[in-house]
Amino acid sequence: MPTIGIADTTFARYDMGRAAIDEIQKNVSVKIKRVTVPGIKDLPVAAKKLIEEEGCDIVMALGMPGAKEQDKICAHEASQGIIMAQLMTNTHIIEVFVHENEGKDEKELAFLMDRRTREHALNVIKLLFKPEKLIREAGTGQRQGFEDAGSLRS
Ligand SMILES: Cc1nc2c(=O)[nH]c(=O)nc-2n(C[C@H](O)[C@H](O)[C@H](O)CO)c1C
Repeated sequence: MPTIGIADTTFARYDMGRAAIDEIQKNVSVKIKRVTVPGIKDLPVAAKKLIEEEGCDIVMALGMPGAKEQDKICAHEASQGIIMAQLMTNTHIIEVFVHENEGKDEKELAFLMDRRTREHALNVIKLLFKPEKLIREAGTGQRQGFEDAGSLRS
């Protein structure tokens, strides 16, 4: 049975880990290993450990960059670390970041954090079990959270 790793943060203002696990368990039978770290810059090593020490086949790295300039820099650094961890382990780490200022208010932010997490959890399931479904969605302008952008007409 495959193992999905879930790494999330205490900095985030919504329990993204719980949403991811709930969505995964609603759809497939897998083992889940969860770890929670303080902030997004701690996600790369957490994900790498889930892969190398806990045997995870894929990992979701869940976080909420804050709205300040230093948070945006922090998010860029965290993303680079996550990409590096993917290359070092040859394993997908699906980054799910929701910037605190993406929602117009707290209600919309909570909605977005929940939806984006759940939609990426479905992507993780497709990557693991049904990669051909992603091929069928190629070029369809999928977005996680708000409305899909849709395909361009030729
Ligand atoms: C500036 C900053 N911004 C964020 C953020 O927007 N989101 C987040 O999850 N964490 C932030 N952190 C904390 C760092 O990611 C990290 O937890 C600490 O630097 C300790 O390694 C920091 C330090």
